[in-house]
Amino acid sequence: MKAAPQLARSYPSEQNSQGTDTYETSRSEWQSSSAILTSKVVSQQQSETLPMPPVSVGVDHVNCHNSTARVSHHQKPLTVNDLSPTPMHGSNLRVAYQGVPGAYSEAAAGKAYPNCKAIPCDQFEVAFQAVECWTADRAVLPVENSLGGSIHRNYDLFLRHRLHIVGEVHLPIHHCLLALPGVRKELLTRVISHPQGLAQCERTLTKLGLNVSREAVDDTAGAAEFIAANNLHDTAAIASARAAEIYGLEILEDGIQDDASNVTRFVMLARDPIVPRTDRPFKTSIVFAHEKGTSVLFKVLSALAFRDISLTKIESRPNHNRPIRLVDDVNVGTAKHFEYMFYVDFEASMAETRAQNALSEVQEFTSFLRVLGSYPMDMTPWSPSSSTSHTASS
Ligand SMILES: O=C(O)C(=O)Cc1ccccc1
Repeated sequence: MKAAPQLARSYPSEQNSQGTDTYETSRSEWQSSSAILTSKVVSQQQSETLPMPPVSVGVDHVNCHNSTARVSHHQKPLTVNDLSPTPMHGSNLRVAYQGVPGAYSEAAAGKAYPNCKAIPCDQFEVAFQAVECWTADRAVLPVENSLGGSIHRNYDLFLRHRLHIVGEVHLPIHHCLLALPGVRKELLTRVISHPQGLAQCERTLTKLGLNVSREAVDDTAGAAEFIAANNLHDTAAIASARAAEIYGLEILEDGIQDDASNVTRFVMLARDPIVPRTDRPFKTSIVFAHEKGTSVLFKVLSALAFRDISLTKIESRPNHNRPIRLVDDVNVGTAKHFEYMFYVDFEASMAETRAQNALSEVQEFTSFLRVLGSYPMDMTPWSPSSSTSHTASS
């Protein structure tokens, strides 16, 4: 028998380094604060605290320290080359997200941290690295959508990095069809968006009678920016009304998601876990693998069910360390088993004995177990995206 895991003890007894991880829901105070940070500004900031030569920066950064600056659409998202450790100035949290201003992830960052400075990154990998090297304090990551389902490749990122989930936020998604001013729907040959944007509007696009190809790009607002930057008259983007405003596009159709109650769940990640509590609803996310054995998944889920712990989500992903297990049987041949990582979210805090006991038991059946985070559940009142005549369900 393996030693009981000391999962609860791995949490710090104090607040995390910024002491700011209380999940807030007030939206009104939040403003996007992502204008251009030039290499000169980066150098100045570094020379204020670091006795080393300024790090050279190849492209424009986004200003994550100037809360009064307006959004510029010439700014470039952070790339992997821009990741140099920068000191924290001021009390505002710097939140990295994938995409450009106007992306839903930026809105999620603002909902989760009303006073934050949102930092656009060109890839999720960069957003994670930005937190790891202190260029940002949090990363925000979409993991699932009520219509489009799980964003699978984002699950794989959890294991490639050592960040902790410190919160979740549910964001109603209201998609618009955007094009250059004066473009008529009938002339469109192409619609571009994030794969989730395309998936969430698939039926409505058909219903609108558009004769268009669908093309996936990295983020919804990036699609809008691309159309504006390249003056594309035959292409429309599926993105937010805010993206239309930022990139000077027109809204051809408003509310084109296939169902009005279209919601995306985002998680927030930090370098340190938060202290789990019991005075409000908490969720815990774990990931585990098992080598072989009978009914392992059933046993794991029973360990939760017997303690009245509700499961809110289960996802399986290929186990990249060992994608396939071959079992030779001299008489019959070779069985090929695909190996999985299971991601499970359940409604309990790691501060609760029942959750600690459940995970002690889970460790008995699994070859690998990691707690990704124990964090407050998003309990904000339900406010779905407003319905329009174009939603397929109407
Ligand atoms: O591309 C974006 O704007 C994102 O933040 C990802 C996304 C795409 C579609 C719905 C929700 C989130």
